[in-house]
Amino acid sequence: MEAFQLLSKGGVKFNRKRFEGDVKLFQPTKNADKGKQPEAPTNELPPELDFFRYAKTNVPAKRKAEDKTKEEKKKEKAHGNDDKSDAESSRGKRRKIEDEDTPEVPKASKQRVTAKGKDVPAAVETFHELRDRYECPQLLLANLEKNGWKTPTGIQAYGVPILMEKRDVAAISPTGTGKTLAYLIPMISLLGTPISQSSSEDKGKGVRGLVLAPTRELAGQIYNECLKLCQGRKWRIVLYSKATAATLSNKEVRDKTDIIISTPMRLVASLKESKIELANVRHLILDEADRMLDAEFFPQIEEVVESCTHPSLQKAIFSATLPAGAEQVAMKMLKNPIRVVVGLKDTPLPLIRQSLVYVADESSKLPSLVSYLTDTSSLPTAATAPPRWAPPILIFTSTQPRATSLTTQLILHNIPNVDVLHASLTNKQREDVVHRMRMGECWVLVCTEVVARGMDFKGVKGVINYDWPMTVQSYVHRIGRTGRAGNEGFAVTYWTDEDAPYLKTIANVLLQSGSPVPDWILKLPKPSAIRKRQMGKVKRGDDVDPSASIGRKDAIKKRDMVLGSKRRKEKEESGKGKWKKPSTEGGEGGQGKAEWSGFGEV
Ligand SMILES: Nc1ncnc2c1ncn2[C@@H]1O[C@H](COP(=O)(O)OP(=O)(O)OP(=O)(O)O)[C@@H](O)[C@H]1O
Repeated sequence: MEAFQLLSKGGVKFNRKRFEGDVKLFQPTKNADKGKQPEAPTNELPPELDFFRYAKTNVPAKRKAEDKTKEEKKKEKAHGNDDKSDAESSRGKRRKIEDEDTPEVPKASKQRVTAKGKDVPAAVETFHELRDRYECPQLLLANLEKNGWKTPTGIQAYGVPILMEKRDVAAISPTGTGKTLAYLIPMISLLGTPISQSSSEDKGKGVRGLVLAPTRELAGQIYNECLKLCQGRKWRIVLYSKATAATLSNKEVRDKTDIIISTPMRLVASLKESKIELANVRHLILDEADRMLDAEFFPQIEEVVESCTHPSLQKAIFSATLPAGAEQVAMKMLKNPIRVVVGLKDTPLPLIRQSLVYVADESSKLPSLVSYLTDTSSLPTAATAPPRWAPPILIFTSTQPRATSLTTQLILHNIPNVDVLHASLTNKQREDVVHRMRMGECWVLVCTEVVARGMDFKGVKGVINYDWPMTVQSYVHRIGRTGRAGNEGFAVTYWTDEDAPYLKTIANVLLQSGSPVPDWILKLPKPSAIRKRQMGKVKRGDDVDPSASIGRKDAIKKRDMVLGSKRRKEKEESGKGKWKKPSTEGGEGGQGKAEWSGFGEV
């Protein structure tokens, strides 16, 4: 009960002084909304969608950001890219922008967006411009409005026109800035009419739009967004799974399918069995592109791309992070692409208050976490310390056993509504957890990297990195589960002595996105490239509480011996005379492993 009262207090502690200007922006709606759940944005989105307003009020972050932009510009020049058609100049050339300060519309020029490539189309400032410029279906625009998506975010303002003009695109925009709609709106718009309601020959037969995402959960989420946009027409949109793949093995059914949303693995399995053709695909989207182009997924992506043989195939890649290597691969895959970057590459939004917390060693992590989650003191904390937590939060661990073990420990410590999500759970279990999270029934979700990318659980107040992330990209995506769609959030990262060599790497991310970092960390030397590759590879036990495993081995041994002797006795009593291999006494395998009774008959 006490824990319930503690947690139901809610509310992230927010540094009002630091964000004074922004607090004022929120004040009119704040009182009216007191005590209510955060709602979907109503209409005026500028304060929420001007993602870089914090950068403007936070001087060090701004300075850093500007320096970085200059650096990026220099780098691009050095690479011989003298194409001057960035978004700003192209807007000037192709369209006149009104200068009045219209508060209901985020001025694209206020956002740090760069778009490089030949003939970059002008950005839009409202979704309605899409109707005037590209004859975007009225129903689609109505569905945007109905779902509370009233003003395009930066990536939507720039990305949608590019895709509407049938150009390939590489889009990099921070987590939670609406990349999903940025590719779904043009895809649905360009597909025009559902194939089942169309008589025109040029639509061909079979799936025309394909979205690939790295996890089942993310594919499911994209599918739901797609359904929202497609309301009111008979679109056939398929979330590719074992069951739907079986249905689509019927050619008649798949000929009438408009859009497929899938993980690469599932789709390639069907391609190999010739249970799907992709020759009619005209729009191919890779979400979480850097993950899709990594060593694990790349062979499958290649196979999918090779199967998409339609002459007017449009390809687009989206991600919040795109390291140089992945970008090179991506650019080779795209035809005459436009590269759009919102904000700074590989940098979280300043909306996320990040802190690094020293916990000395593995065995100190659990007590630190439990005391954080049960802390009731109202003492003010230092600027670099984590704020008071409020549910829901996500806690990332490095492995599945550690996620399970941490969940058990948190339950044992009476933390309420704890759930776990990792890839070894059954599909049903995974779906149930996602559902509980969406319904607000789960307050603390312990998870692995499977949740790190793309998942949009509304209102996540914060993220705790219980285990140090493997890469900067992983860090950016993990903490990006909070601070989405203009909301604030916090991110706490625990570090031990073993993580210390990589501290500077993550501290730089904090600095770049405006979170305070103690001076001494900034003075640390940069880890070498070889060292950096070792990041996150620290060996950690399966149990987050090593004391929990003391005596476990002995207990297992004793249990196995008892079970073995019980079984032997039962067999002797039944006296059937079956031959059996003597039990390997006390072996870890335990029940069933030592018994060969099935062969006794032979
Ligand atoms: N134009 C808009 N106005 C208001 N909210 C929006 C708008 N576009 C998207 N959103 C909301 O913003 C949230 C984040 O969107 P989305 O999941 O597409 O982000 P993302 O950039 O793909 O993030 P990630 O990099 O983590 O995958 C969603 O809840 C979505 O409904």
